[in-house]
Amino acid sequence: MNILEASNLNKVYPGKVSTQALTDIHLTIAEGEFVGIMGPSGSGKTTLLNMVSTIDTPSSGIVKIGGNNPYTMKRDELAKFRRRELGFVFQDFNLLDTLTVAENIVLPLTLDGVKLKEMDERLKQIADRLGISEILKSRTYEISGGQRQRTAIARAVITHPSILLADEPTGALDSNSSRIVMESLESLNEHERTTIMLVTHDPQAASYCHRIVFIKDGRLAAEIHRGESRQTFFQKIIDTLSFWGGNAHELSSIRV
Ligand SMILES: Nc1ncnc2c1ncn2[C@@H]1O[C@H](COP(=O)(O)OP(=O)(O)OP(=O)(O)O)[C@@H](O)[C@H]1O
Repeated sequence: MNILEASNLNKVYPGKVSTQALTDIHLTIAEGEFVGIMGPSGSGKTTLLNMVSTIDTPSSGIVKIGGNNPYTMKRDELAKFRRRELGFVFQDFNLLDTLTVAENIVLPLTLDGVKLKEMDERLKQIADRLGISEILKSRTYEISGGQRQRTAIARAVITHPSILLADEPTGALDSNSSRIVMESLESLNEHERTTIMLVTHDPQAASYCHRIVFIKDGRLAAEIHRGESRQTFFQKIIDTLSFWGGNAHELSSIRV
């Protein structure tokens, strides 16, 4: 089953000089897939993520998540849909400093009126999976960047969303913390079948994905799939990215 279906997606930012940020994007993500989006600065990655996350509206085209078109929903319905079906992770964690790690993680469940016992069960399960059980009582300023990001990931998935949307989740982390965060996402994908869409500049982080879609000038330009070895995939990502520094015609010679 496809969790995400985006078809004929176009986005034009109006202005004195209008910008065509996305052109005729077709992208599907199946249930349980872990998909990376890469491309040069300004290529349209965030715009695409914003269309999928319903933060911004496409100029034309259709986005369906779990078969539902969020752009036809009324405001209240859309707010509920986003809270239940979409999980968000950002570069800068967005945690509340006045709350403990545990309180941050269960926050979306308190908004939905979930019973205390079920909240505790879900909290324990997700904290175990992400390796943060020992820090549940800590405040967010007492823990490391990698632990903060894992807390943010736990909060994003505790509602069991249809898709987890991650925008540069390792952008503020050192390489060791990045690795731990990516291993956590990989573990969620493998063991909980969490569907993930990850926007990243970082080839090392991207190498944890199953498939990477490259965008250039607002168009889908290439797609590569991971085989058995993450190291080989990493090299394939570097090779693909290295073409992007050259002229557009060089892209046509990428065989992936
Ligand atoms: N709100 C906006 N108004 C006008 N133009 C915009 C807006 N947001 C993005 N753009 C333009 O749309 C294009 C795509 O931008 P976008 O932020 O999606 O790229 P990106 O690939 O995410 O870049 P980066 O890697 O630097 O974050 C760029 O030309 C950008 O200048």
